[in-house]
Amino acid sequence: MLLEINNLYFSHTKEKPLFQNLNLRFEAGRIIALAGESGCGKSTLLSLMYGLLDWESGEIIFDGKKLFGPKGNLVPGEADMKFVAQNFDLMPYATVAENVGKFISNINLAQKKETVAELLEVVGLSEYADVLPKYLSGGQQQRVAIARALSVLPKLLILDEPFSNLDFPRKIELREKLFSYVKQNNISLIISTHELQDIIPWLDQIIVLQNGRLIQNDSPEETFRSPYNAYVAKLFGEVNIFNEKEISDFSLKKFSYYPKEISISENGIEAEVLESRFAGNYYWNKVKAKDKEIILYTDEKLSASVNISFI
Ligand SMILES: Nc1ncnc2c1ncn2[C@@H]1O[C@H](COP(=O)(O)OP(=O)(O)OP(=O)(O)O)[C@@H](O)[C@H]1O
Repeated sequence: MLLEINNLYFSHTKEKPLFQNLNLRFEAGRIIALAGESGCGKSTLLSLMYGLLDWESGEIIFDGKKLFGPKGNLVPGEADMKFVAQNFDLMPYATVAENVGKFISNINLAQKKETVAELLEVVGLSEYADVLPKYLSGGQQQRVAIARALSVLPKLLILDEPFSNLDFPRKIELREKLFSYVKQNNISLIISTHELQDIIPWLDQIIVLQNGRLIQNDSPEETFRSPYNAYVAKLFGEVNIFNEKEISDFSLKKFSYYPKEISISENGIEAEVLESRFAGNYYWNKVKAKDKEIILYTDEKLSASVNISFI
């Protein structure tokens, strides 16, 4: 086991306990998302794993070694573990390339140059090698910090919301290069995120926190198909949630249906079309059936009334 969290108790303030008896296991060689809405405790948990905070009781074991917070270990982190938080801690007077090469030995300078160039390529910053960090955007600075963390080939890399500062095309580019790089180099990756949609294809495991509680720990497919509750279902994007009465009225098999899981079919339930809007790859529709407003995506624009069925 790469990382184990056993019976962990932690709170920032006495009035508001955050983790109460948290237990988690992380296997090596996986890409794991730590997911949950803002404030659920993701950043705090990552900081605890990296030894930036002292916990009240319980234990964190990394690669067979018991870890300590700042009181027991003055220099946070382990040689084999790197953490890129939401503040990036770059050297302001060193170029992007010098920042990335900070932890790489100078014994073989040609090799070092090559590694830095490769890492800048992974994070899509090759053309910024000679620029100072202050001229970069927040998202670019974060990518410099990610490249620097990758340079030591840690056993475990922990990234706090690595995609939140990026526009969509850059997010698409970074996720593919970063995830392939960590897999090729056998680096285990834990990333915190408040939305899963764009990274699902690369994930091996999804851990969901709600108010400091672990509520689901499954494969992406299992989490998507059988979300523990509406909160988990919403992490995958737009979703229709049905209460008990509605489940019975519509004779449903589950409480949540994504818009793609509802289709137009002749034998379905009659529904009035309230809105039908062009949304790029699909039409976004709001229909009303048995007094319930339902969102579904279709290939064609809808009008008047339709019959819908739940897949
Ligand atoms: N230094 C602190 N002192 C007191 N409370 C804090 C502190 N840091 C975080 N909290 C509280 O602890 C809870 C968890 O915060 P945390 O930052 O871990 O959540 P998060 O899921 O990472 O959120 P985000 O996605 O917004 O970063 C929140 O209720 C937050 O207000």
